[in-house]
Amino acid sequence: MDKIEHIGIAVKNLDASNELFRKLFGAPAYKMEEVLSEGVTTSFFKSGPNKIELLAGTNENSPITKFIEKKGEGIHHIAFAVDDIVAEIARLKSEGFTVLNEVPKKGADNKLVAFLHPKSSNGVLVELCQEIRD
Ligand SMILES: CC[C@@H](C(=O)O)C(=O)SCCNC(=O)CCNC(=O)[C@H](O)C(C)(C)COP(=O)(O)OP(=O)(O)OC[C@H]1O[C@@H](n2cnc3c(N)ncnc32)[C@H](O)[C@@H]1OP(=O)(O)O
Ligand SMILES: [Co+2]
Repeated sequence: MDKIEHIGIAVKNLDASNELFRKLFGAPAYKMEEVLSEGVTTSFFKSGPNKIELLAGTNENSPITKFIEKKGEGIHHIAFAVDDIVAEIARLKSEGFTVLNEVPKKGADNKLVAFLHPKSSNGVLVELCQEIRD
């Protein structure tokens, strides 16, 4: 696993949080994207070399809606950049982690993504991200 690719933060109201984080970072979101398969709308901010992903749920079954119901707003996941997501999924499975989707799926910002169940990683939802190459 390489560097942290982004930190995902669950929010109730994306417009209100976009404004809050604009004030925090002194610059607006550089991108917004809906990911239908995850039931989320997202926005992305830069903080120096780091990337913050805000996520709001778009339906009641969305992982974000369910997370906020249980735990409230806040840090939802940490995403790590990987070179070869298929190899990394196999490696982490063999190390005993529970991989939530063994077939990588399309995430936001031109990435293939996979998740590890937080119960297998000390309560932290881990996302693996591989840049989609043309
Ligand atoms: C925008 C696309 C992409 C990107 O490109 O960056 C994204 O980031 S998408 C982000 C949203 N998508 C996901 O989170 C997909 C992976 N998540 C899941 O599959 C599920 O959320 C889950 C982790 C399997 C939990 O689902 P489920 O079991 O249906 O929900 P429960 O509410 O019953 O939770 C069970 C258990 O797990 C705890 N939990 C849930 N989410 C988290 C979390 N983010 N961090 C830590 N713990 C989490 C939850 O509190 C429950 O615990 P207990 O109450 O102790 O049982
Ligand atoms: Co993410």
